Amino acid sequence: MISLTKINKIFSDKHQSFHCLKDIDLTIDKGEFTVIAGPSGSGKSTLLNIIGLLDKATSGTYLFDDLDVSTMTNNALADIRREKIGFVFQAYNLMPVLTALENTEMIMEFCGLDKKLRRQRAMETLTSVGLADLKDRFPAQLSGGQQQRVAVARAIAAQPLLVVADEPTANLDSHSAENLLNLMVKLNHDLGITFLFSSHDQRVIQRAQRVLQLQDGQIVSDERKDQQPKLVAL
Ligand SMILES: Nc1ncnc2c1ncn2[C@@H]1O[C@H](COP(=O)(O)OP(=O)(O)OP(=O)(O)O)[C@@H](O)[C@H]1O
Repeated sequence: MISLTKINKIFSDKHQSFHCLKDIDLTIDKGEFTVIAGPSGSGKSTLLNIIGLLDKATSGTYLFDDLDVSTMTNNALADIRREKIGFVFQAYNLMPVLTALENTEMIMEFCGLDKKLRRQRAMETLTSVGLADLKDRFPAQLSGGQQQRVAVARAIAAQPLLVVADEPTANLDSHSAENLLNLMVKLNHDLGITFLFSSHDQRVIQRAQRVLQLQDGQIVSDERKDQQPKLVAL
């Protein structure tokens, strides 16, 4: 589903340039549950941004869902992003003036889904993340873990092919982090959604099916565990 060939990313301005990603070759199949680990500054977010079509590589080829996205216009990329990719960021980026339910509906509205179907899907998704009772609360009335779950509900409600999450557990206590991981493992298992995370968090790394280690912009190890991603009893 994802195929990167000789992907390079160079950040440059008038004064200097920095070679951030170096000849990355990587394929990820549909339904994989993968974590990109590595020290701060190794290029994890940059690689996620390229894979999530939020940024473009300086050189190399990227096939996403059999389409060559390396040569597409920004508008065409935005369409693919909206229809096929869900995002969960560290700062949850919820709209403060919208309720949990309305935040969950938001992406589907961009996708042009019928209002009734949108509402029904949003309710089902909020229920699956355990927030049905809190659907009418605004983000400021929710805890960090609950906001994070709304962000996940929003990312998955449109049933994307891929969910990209940058350090999804960074601001969560242990219980909320385990809950969130259980939820993602379940969605991966039940709906076959492909998950790709960046994380330093051992709790996340231990649950993944595949762990890529990035160092100085290069993949230095690619470990596939002979297991399904794990659900942990709480
Ligand atoms: N827009 C930019 N312009 C210049 N340099 C950048 C830019 N974005 C990232 N970098 C540099 O690229 C390198 C990799 O950054 P990136 O954010 O991908 O690392 P990371 O592995 O995600 O780090 P962290 O774990 O701290 O979030 C860093 O040295 C960073 O300073």
